[in-house]
Amino acid sequence: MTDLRVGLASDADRYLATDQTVWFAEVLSASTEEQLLGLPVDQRFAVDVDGADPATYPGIYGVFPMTLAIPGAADAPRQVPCAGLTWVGVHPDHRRKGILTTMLRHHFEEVHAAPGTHVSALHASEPAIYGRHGYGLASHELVVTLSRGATLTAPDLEDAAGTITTQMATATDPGVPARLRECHLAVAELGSVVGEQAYYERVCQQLPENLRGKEPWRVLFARRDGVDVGFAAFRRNEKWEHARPSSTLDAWAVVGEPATRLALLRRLLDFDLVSTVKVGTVGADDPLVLWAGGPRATGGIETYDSLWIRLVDLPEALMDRAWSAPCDVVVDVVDRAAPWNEGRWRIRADDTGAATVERSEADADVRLPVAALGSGYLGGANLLGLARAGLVTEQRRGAARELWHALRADVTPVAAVGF
Ligand SMILES: CC(=O)SCCNC(=O)CCNC(=O)[C@H](O)C(C)(C)COP(=O)(O)OP(=O)(O)OC[C@H]1O[C@@H](n2cnc3c(N)ncnc32)[C@H](O)[C@@H]1OP(=O)(O)O
Repeated sequence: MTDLRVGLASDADRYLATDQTVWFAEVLSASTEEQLLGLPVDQRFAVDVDGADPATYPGIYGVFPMTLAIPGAADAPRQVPCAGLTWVGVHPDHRRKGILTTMLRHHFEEVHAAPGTHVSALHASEPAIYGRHGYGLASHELVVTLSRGATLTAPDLEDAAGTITTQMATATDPGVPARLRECHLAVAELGSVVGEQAYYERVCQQLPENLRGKEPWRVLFARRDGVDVGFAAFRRNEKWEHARPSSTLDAWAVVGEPATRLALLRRLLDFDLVSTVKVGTVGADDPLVLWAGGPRATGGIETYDSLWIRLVDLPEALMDRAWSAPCDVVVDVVDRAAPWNEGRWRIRADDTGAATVERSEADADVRLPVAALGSGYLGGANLLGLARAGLVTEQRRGAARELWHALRADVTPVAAVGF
């Protein structure tokens, strides 16, 4: 297609109508701007084509400005800006004509031009879509089911967990979005994404159709010395079976350092009238499974892909993060969607955790798709494993191992909240 035009979506109603056509969910009664809450006006993009239906765009996408916690010095994550790609949709009449490809190229060019933002990240609706566009799977999410009253054992955290009190609020209570954001930013662990204030306003928004027959979303704040140090967002689904209470409690995310999470989870496991607790956005190596006594001690664990990361400005993104070990490796990067990244780069990390990444004419040690560096960016996805799987080509023996030892983090990235 030659006449695709990508630019700001000037018509918010048309933008929303496109999303409704693509996702075929119930049409909500809230105003357009209420439904677009959190998506800045200058981050709503659309594709137009001559002769397209004026009520819908052929394609749309949006960006939540976010903060991503990446490996930092001394194991403390470093927070960097990140473009949170979202609201991607192509009208059914226009699919498989290259509109997504065009929109992503536009997105990469926008991020490339934005000073300070070097990575894009997303949650994928379907796992087959984004790898070909340079996104690599950087973290996993578990959904863990537990029975009410399940015992969580963590002897060395008892004292710290004992200093936490919990306080229940409703998501629409005044001030809750600001408290969520401030707390999330303060305790963000490796792999966390933290949105702007409007993102939390969106999370706390309770539209009538989403509430039908359901409890409003609640927030359990964890407090120590009068300060918020964590939170869990949850709601209970009322159910009775054989005259016995058998409600389920769904926790969207449990945020805080481990002792805080322990205190929050214990409270979630102790709600009256609830029989089953389902905790989402649990990291692949979250202590919850250890506290419960291992996978079979839970009521079940589901595993999903969490955050997909795309290095848009490869050298800047790689130099932003801290490195775990020295390395001197020339990578030959395949990146057709962001051609400024394509080719050979020499990555030299020293024992202080700093790295330089420069263009190189030297023979490549490792040839890889840019998505492999996105996967390894948080230090979670094993680059050596990717080489063993045939997804990365080692051209100097030992180079994939050297690069992986420098990229890896001591802790597995947490799962990222949905956006
Ligand atoms: C971050 C987010 O917002 S995730 C939400 C993504 N949106 C959705 O899932 C909504 C429903 N789906 C859609 O709107 C569309 O089908 C999209 C956005 C997934 C794809 O848009 P299209 O314009 O059809 O994609 P495009 O024509 O650019 O295809 C690019 C390539 O990806 C492939 N592809 C596209 N969608 C899929 C898919 N769902 N599964 C596997 N392959 C896919 C195409 O076959 C094509 O392959 P090719 O280059 O080998 O020919």
